[in-house]
Amino acid sequence: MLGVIADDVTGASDVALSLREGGLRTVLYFGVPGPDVTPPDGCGAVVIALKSRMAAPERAVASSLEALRRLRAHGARRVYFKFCSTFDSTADGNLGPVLDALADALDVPVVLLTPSSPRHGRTQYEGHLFVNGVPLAESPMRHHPVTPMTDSSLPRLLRAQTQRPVGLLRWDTVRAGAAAVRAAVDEAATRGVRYLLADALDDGDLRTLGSVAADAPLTAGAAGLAEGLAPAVPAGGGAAAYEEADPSAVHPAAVLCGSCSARTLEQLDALRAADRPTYRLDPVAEPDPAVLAERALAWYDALPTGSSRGAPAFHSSVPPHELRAIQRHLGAERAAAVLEEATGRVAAGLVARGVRRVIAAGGETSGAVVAALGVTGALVGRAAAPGVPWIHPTSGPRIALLLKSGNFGGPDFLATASGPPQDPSPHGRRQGARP
Ligand SMILES: Nc1ncnc2c1ncn2[C@@H]1O[C@H](COP(=O)(O)OP(=O)(O)OP(=O)(O)O)[C@@H](O)[C@H]1O
Ligand SMILES: O=C(O)[C@@H](O)C(=O)CO
Repeated sequence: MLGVIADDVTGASDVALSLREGGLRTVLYFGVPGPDVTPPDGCGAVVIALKSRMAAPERAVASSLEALRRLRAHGARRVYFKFCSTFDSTADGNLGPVLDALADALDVPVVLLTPSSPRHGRTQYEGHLFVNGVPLAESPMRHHPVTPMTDSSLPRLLRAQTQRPVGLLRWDTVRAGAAAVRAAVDEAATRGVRYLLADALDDGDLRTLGSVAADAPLTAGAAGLAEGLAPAVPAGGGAAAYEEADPSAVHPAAVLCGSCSARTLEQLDALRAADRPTYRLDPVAEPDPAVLAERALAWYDALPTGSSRGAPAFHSSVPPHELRAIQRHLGAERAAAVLEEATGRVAAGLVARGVRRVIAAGGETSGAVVAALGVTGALVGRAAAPGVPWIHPTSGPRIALLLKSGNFGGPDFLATASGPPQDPSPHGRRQGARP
């Protein structure tokens, strides 16, 4: 069995979809499951979603090691550490500290890793990360609220976070095939290189890397390398579709956005253009998360009966200049904490009012939503967009969930995923609610 530790919730659903599509029966846990929780029979992959990306490094390390112990107890002999395809982290961590801890615990001499995920437009070449062909530091990621990425060189980014030697596996070696990659990994081990960042431009490169990493106790990267690894994992019940009713037929729906990524802002614009009811969560106007959430829910309760404007959206997403002003006012951490708590409370309030399809945008935001809803485990359903599967909780409320990475989905994604237009009135809500 392949055990996966994901550093955020949307990343976990992204990698779970890749593994499912790679032919592995995959189960997803939010947080480290208790010792009494056993993965279903025939499971080829277990994904544990942590909320460690933005945590203090020591907390990120502790939760990753706890997840590792649980995966090992379930018989995982191969472990994959899933981080963001845009390498979201700061010079203080958490990628370096978590990788160090996992590699030390598993006593791994060389870890092969790459954020390359061509299906999401991420490629690594000469150690530089490109987002849709643009260097990372020139992409919208340079404006990220918590982990602004202002360097595109992966060796430099990783060296700032670890004392262990970092090496580069160049694309011509990857293209030369598995034997050349194996030789390069062996050679890196003799030179004492701990982390080998592998260039990869397409799925073929990732399959080559996956075939070499198949027996390694630890590999790391985004969803791309996990998918390259999946065919090389012998366990699992083969291609295992989770049969599901059409989640877009589940009503009523609501959208919760905390991502400030360029793509999410575009998706919100599309919701406004479609005249969907939208509510802004403003932490400066009201920094008490409980009051902020109460007001948002009062707005929802007051939506006019008989309106056919469709599912409402709650958001704190703002463009970079507004974000900077808010962060100057409240501090970046406090603003994020207020908004995450408020968004979680809104999610719980909506579900208590009968909402049965919840669409969340942003990894931290989605983490707050699943925690507030008490969802601890889930099956991975069909893809709503590349990297964004429908999630069917096996604990907590009976709802269909979409946890969208900030940058994922086309411009109409939120409108489509929360459509078709529905009656958001209390009357419509009662009619649509499932028991
Ligand atoms: N208006 C705002 N002011 C300050 N912080 C905000 C604001 N809106 C959102 N945030 C915070 O910014 C962070 C956005 O991170 P989140 O992981 O949710 O989105 P993302 O990074 O775009 O998504 P992903 O990690 O899936 O790529 C959250 O912590 C959120 O609370
Ligand atoms: O790799 C990605 O870009 C996503 O799965 C992610 O981690 C978003 O938070």
